[in-house]
Amino acid sequence: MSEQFRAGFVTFVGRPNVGKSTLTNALVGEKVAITSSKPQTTRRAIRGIVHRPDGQLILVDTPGMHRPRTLLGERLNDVVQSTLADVDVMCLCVPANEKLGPGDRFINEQLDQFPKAKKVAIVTKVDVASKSAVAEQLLAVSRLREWATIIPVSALTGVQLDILAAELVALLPESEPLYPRETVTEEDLEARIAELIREAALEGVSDELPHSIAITIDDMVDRDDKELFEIYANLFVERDSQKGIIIGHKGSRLAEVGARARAAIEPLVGKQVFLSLRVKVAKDWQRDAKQLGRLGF
Ligand SMILES: Nc1nc2c(ncn2[C@@H]2O[C@H](COP(=O)(O)OP(=O)(O)OP(=O)(O)O)[C@@H](O)[C@H]2O)c(=O)[nH]1
Repeated sequence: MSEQFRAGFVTFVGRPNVGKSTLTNALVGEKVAITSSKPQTTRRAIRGIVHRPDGQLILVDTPGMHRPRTLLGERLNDVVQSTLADVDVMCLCVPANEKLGPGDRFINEQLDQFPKAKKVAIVTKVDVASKSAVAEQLLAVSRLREWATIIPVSALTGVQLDILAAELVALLPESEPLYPRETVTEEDLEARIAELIREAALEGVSDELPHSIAITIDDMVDRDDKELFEIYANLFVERDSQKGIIIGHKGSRLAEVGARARAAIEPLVGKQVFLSLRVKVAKDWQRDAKQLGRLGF
């Protein structure tokens, strides 16, 4: 009776403050939810991956969708369209303790633009509403459209989270796991980011300085106050001449390296990346044991 494994992309939409982030974190079970491999498909912000025996939920971000005010009167732009075009399940989150309003209806209507995605309604924060208020909200939500399912949850107390995950998996297509199973630690993330910066730096010049580059990360800051992930990194070369190659005419090449590295790192951390990249010369670092230690080898 081996059930088929299912995997796919799920997104939570809804007004600000309805509990999307809290729900994501509660489902994923880790604050920083990151994957260790590059997404195979389009670049999109992955908020986290829920690994279950029966399937894999890849929670993706929905740029713009949760800011109805900036979108009112406009159509969703092309970027948002293409980001969301192949999402398998879209979940509209509405809190149990607030009446449905124009913001909720607006976002609900946006979902019409994605006819292929299955639509799920999630009534959040049931811990702060009475049973009858929850029932009333479920009824109100059911009138918005034909939902694949409607599920009341509390991310705070964990009520119904397992049922939500199971129901979402059931709505996904049969598929092999799309991402490796392992959970990713901060150290793994740092190593992965250093590697991506190295790849970006070597692109186009790998013949000239194949093994002469080392990357160290001084600091990584996941800003709570901004949608920004800050990375402070050093790029070590062995000789002054190599420093020139990396930096390029008036810094043009270094700017390209930074842009390439950021583009590669952003899907990994699911946020916009600020990258400070300082080029330094560590003379003959490959031959110097003390230097090697400092460079993390
Ligand atoms: N009581 C209760 N509070 C919750 C629950 N989920 C989220 N909250 C609270 O609701 C507030 C908003 O939660 P977020 O997860 O940041 O909401 P969001 O929808 O991601 O908000 P934006 O990032 O602004 O779009 C926070 O203060 C949470 O602690 C819940 O299940 N129960």
